[in-house]
Parts: sequence; structure tokens; C-alpha cells
Amino acid sequence: MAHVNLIDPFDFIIFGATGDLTMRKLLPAFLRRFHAGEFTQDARIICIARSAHTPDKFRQQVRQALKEFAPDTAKDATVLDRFLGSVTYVALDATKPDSNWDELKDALKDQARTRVYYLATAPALYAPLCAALAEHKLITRATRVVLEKPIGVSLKTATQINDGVGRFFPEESIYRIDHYLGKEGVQNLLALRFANPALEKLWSSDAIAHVQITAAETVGVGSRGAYYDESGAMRDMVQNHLLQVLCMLAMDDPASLSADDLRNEKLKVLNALRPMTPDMVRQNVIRGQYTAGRIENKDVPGYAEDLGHDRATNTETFVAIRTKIRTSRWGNTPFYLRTGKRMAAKTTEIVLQFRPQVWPIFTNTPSPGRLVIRIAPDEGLSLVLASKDPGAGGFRVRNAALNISYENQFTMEYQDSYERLLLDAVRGNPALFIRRDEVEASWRWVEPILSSWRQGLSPLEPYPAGSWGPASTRALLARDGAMWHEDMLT
Ligand SMILES: NC(=O)C1=CN([C@@H]2O[C@H](COP(=O)(O)OP(=O)(O)OC[C@H]3O[C@@H](n4cnc5c(N)ncnc54)[C@H](OP(=O)(O)O)[C@@H]3O)[C@@H](O)[C@H]2O)C=CC1
Ligand SMILES: O=C1O[C@H](COP(=O)(O)O)[C@@H](O)[C@H](O)[C@H]1O
Repeated sequence: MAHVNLIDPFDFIIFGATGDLTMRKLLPAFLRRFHAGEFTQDARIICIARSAHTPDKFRQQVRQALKEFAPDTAKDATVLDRFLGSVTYVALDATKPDSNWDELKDALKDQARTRVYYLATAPALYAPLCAALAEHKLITRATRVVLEKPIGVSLKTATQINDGVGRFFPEESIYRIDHYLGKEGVQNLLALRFANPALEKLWSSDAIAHVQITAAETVGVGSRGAYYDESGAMRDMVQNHLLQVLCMLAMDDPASLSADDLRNEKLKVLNALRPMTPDMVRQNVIRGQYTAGRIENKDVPGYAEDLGHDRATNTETFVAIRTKIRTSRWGNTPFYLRTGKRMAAKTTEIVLQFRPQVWPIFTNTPSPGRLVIRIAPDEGLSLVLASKDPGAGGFRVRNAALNISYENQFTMEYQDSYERLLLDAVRGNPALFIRRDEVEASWRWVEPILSSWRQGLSPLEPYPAGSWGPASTRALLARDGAMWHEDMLT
């Protein structure tokens, strides 16, 4: 079994505990870390929502959810029972000053314990909730607050939330979570780049013709239609996950792995992104929405039907962006970002396309090589290089791949992103959380795109479920003489 460091008992308070995120991700992540022996039953997970459950009724609901979302761990009945022994429920309306705050106060008697509030509610509640915690004297010196994404829906609302939360918590106690930073493949970007000096020498426009970052999903909006229809792919995925991956990929080497050294370098990337004018948005951004189609041999409905509406709204379920980073390292390399629901495959990956030979000496030069970094599923790397086709009959060159699959390479089971990040928050390690200025810089770059869309400058292009997005997505790369990874033959 992997070595684990036992954490001192803590109080972890989840606001929004009957919601999708808590049931599907947070509590399963806690169960797995409990099973791994990372904390004991002395820790308390205090779950809060408005629904009038008793603690027993809530635990029954959690038991079902854990059997569904962490089946391998939950099948051990002893572990499950012991874990549920540390879970309790307080029914409380966080917007009401006269709600059940006293019960929460009673549950939080120990002032010395590490205390983490996890706000898994609508972001508009974050600031009022922190004010209520302060008013009821529920913030101790050992208290941190975790904020789920998205922080706001615009720069203005993000700033208001940051100001509102910042009135009650110092920045070092505010943990803005982006679960993509908890993914092994994203963290491995640091090792890949900064522990392999030879590779780092290739990491610039000198060797890299273009970069693709794709987060494609086969699922539709599911039960989150009401939220998603207000948000769209740009706010749901690009403003946070994709820009964070871009930062990890493109940043210069940090002085150390300390939270602020990492965040300073990421911030420089965000500030160096070429700002979008309305004309540039028209030329460099594609927004799409899925229609009915087929995925994995099954018919799936279009977006409107998924929402339960008879007509689709104007929300994008797909975005592709061509951008540049205004630095001497990256100035000549286009970066293509792409994300969408109901696409052909579930894949999160990065492709660094190498430049072609300046003066080819082989008659049949294959397409230039590339490095593919697979983040999900099947984490791994694939380095595609030209090699001599073995055998007689002339000197032919073709591409061949060197593959590293994490599954084959590392026998240890590793944690999913929420497991890693929840316990980082308890331990007080903020390196994989986002600082205020990063969130605001991301919104600053995204806003002109959203504003152009509001003015109706970019049409919403349909794409059939099970495809790789609207047809124009190919043209976005073709004009640089490039193609998306799935279109590359070798
Ligand atoms: N679901 C996901 O996969 C992801 C979600 N997120 C973010 O996490 C947050 C939660 O998302 P999700 O779980 O999907 O949302 P849900 O709508 O499923 O859950 C919201 C939760 O908040 C509770 N709630 C609402 N109002 C109050 C209130 N006034 N006081 C106390 N509790 C309240 C609800 O319970 P009740 O009605 O009983 O009060 C419910 O438990 C959002 O910010 C979302 O953007 C981020 C990444 C992924
Ligand atoms: O934050 C979100 O992420 C998920 C995709 O996460 P992944 O780890 O499965 O790649 C996305 O489905 C959801 O809409 C979004 O809110």
C-alpha cells in the first residue's frame, strides 16, 4: 500500500451537501482517502443544505451515493460504516441570519482544530455565506474556505465575490479550487518540463509549430441543464480549466514549487494572452451547440431536448479558440483551445506539434513529429518521431510512437483530483489552488469574447452529437496549415 501521512483530526464543513458535486465527487473522494488511512473517524464532515433531513436520513442518502460513485471502496461495509460515523448533517439556509446557525456552532466547539468550509453552492452565495460565518463567530485562526468554480460569471462578479470573501478571510486562507489542477497528468506537466532539461529546450516557438489543448466530453448537460444554460462552455470550462492547463503548459520555470512562485508564473501567462478585439473573436473563436446524433452506437438527443425545452437557447456547448501568447518563448506559436459536450470521444489531451525540417533530405518525409500528453482517460505520453522504415528497398521514413502509459508504468493506485485537492486544503497546501489575481486575469481575457457574442457578432454553429464540433473548427487550424489531432494520419 502507498505511504500515507495521517492528518490530525479536522472539521470539514460542506455547504451544498445534498447537491450533485458533493454526492458525486466530494464524499466519494473523502471515503477513498479514509479507506487509504489518511484520516480517522475523529475527523468530522459536517454537511449542510436547506433540505430538512435528519442526520440519519442524510447518511442513508450518502450511503446510496457512495455505493454508486465509489463502488469499489463502498463495498467494504466496515469501512463504509466507520466513514459514515464521521459524517453528520445540519439543515440550514445560508442566506438567512436566523437559520439554524446555533446547531452548527454547537457542532464546532473545538476552536483549535483545522476547520475548512467548502462552498459547493451557487457562487452568488459565497460572499453572504462568509459574512454569516463571521457574524456567527464561526471563523477561527485555523479556518480556510474553499470556493468552487466558476468564481462569478464575469470580471465584475468575480471581483465582487473576491472582495466579499476577502472581507472575512485573508487571501492565504482562500482556496479557489480547479479540479483540473488536481489531475495527475496536469501536475506531471511540471515534472515533464522542469525535471527534463532536454525536453524544456524544445519548449518554445523555435521547435513547436502549434499547441492543441482539448477537453472533449461525450456526456451532455445531464441534470445540470439549468446551471449550464446560464453558463455555457466558455464560463464552465475555458475560463477556468482550459486556461489553467494552458498556464501549466506555457509558463516559465518557477523559482520553486511554492504556491506563490507557481502562481506568479501562471499569472504572467494569463497576462500575456493576446487580448481579443471583436474582429479577432470573429476570426479566432468558434462557438457551437450540439444537435441530436449518435455516440457509442446510441442515439442521443440535441441540447434543447436535453434541457427539456422545445427550442434551443443561445448557449454554446462547444468552443474552439485560436490564440497567441505574447512572449519571446511563445510568440510564433498558435495555441488552439477546444472543449465541448457530446463530442466524439471523452478525451483531455495536449498536443505539441513539432516544426517540420527546414531542408528535408528524405523524399517521403512524414508529417512532423509531436508530443501528445494524455490527461484523461489513460494518462500517458506519446512521442511521435520519424524513424527509418526497417528493411531493404530504399530509405523510407515514417512516424513511430514512443508510448508511456501511467497504468503500465506505475503500479501504485493514484488519487483522483478531488481526493488530492480536498486533503491539500485540509493540510493547508495552496499550491494547486488559484490565487485571486489569476481568476481575475482569466476573466479579463475571456470577457471581450463573451461581450462580442452578446453583440451577436459570432453565430452559434450546430454540430451533431458524436462529432468533433462545427465544421468550421477544422478551418481554424487549416489556415495555419495545421490539423486537429484526430485528423492526423500517423
Ligand atoms: N456538479 C459538478 O460536477 C460541479 C459543480 N461545480 C460547482 O459546485 C457548486 C455546486 O454545484 P452542484 O453540486 O452541481 O449544484 P447543485 O444545484 O446540485 O447543489 C446545490 C446545493 O446547494 C444547496 N443550497 C442551495 N441554496 C442553499 C442555501 N441558501 N443554504 C444552504 N444550502 C443551499 C442545495 O441544497 P438544498 O436545496 O437542500 O438547500 C444543494 O445541496 C456550484 O458552484 C458549481 O458551479 C464545479 C465543478 C463541477
Ligand atoms: O468543472 C467541470 O468539469 C467537468 C469535466 O471534468 P472532467 O474531470 O470529467 O474532465 C464538466 O463535465 C463540467 O461541466 C464542468 O462544470
